[in-house]
Amino acid sequence: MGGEGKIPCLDFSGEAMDEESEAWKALSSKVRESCETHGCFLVEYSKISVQLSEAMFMEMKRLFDLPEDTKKKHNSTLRFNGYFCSPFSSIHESFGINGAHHIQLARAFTNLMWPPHGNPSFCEVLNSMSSKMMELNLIVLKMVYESFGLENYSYGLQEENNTGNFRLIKYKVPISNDPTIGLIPHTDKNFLTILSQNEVQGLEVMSKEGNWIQLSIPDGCFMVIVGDSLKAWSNGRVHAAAVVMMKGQKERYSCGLFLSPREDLTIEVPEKLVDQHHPLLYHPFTYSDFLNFYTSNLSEQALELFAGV
Ligand SMILES: O=C(O)CCC(=O)C(=O)O
Ligand SMILES: [Fe+2]
Repeated sequence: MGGEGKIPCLDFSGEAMDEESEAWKALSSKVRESCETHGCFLVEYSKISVQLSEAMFMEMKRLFDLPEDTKKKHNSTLRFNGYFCSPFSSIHESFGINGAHHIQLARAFTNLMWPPHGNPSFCEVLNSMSSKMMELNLIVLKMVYESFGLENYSYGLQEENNTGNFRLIKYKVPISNDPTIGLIPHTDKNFLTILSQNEVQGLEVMSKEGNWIQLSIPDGCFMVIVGDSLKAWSNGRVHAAAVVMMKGQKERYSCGLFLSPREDLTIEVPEKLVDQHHPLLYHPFTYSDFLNFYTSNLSEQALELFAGV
């Protein structure tokens, strides 16, 4: 199964969650090392309980079982905020919800899906899961900054400079010989993504050497994936891992919090990360221009083509 064991699983609990502690510093170094070597890692995070995860996947099933016309009501002009059936895969459908970590936005979504009174239990689970995943994303990002010697650095950490897009995904069981895969190979374009899945595996990640590694994510663990925006910010020090989801024999549900720069935020390499051994690799760009470029050419070399020096 080539290399799976090499993707580290880091424990985000106890003393290591105290920003002043040595354990925090030690964990930050491991985070950086994993981001540099693999572009991803697994996390144990006790603040998201098994009960919450189980409730999330149970509620998700109810959501995807709603009539197509109801699901389609969740649409908007905001990027990634809507109900999507992938043009690349007949077994993939998803909801993207911006700001579900804010209770009023979680409620607006559930009121739309379950009119007129909403769905309080779904709303609570959605809001709680996205808030905790948002919190974990911000911890990881802070650790990455600190591990590069940028203490008190707040870029993209403040609410007004980022967007939390919570994504709920269902992969149906393919009809017999359906050749489709679940999700095409891609790197995420945002800063960081944190994913959780039901017990069904299928996710593969590309190693830096270019080999696909089948992941076996233990129950209760979360997957952290570095996106192109963080790779660009870091002057290519961290790696953005490509993932692919193959078709499976069982229905798979996953959900994730995509921590993204605000669309007009400029992604620019800090001076500290440029020196004689690390020449500047990327010109500054806005996240919005990068996404426009990516959606118009869909190349997996988008970052290099768009912003490469
Ligand atoms: O289904 C998953 O676990 C991965 C989803 C993913 O990579 C994405 O939506 O960008
Ligand atoms: Fe992804």
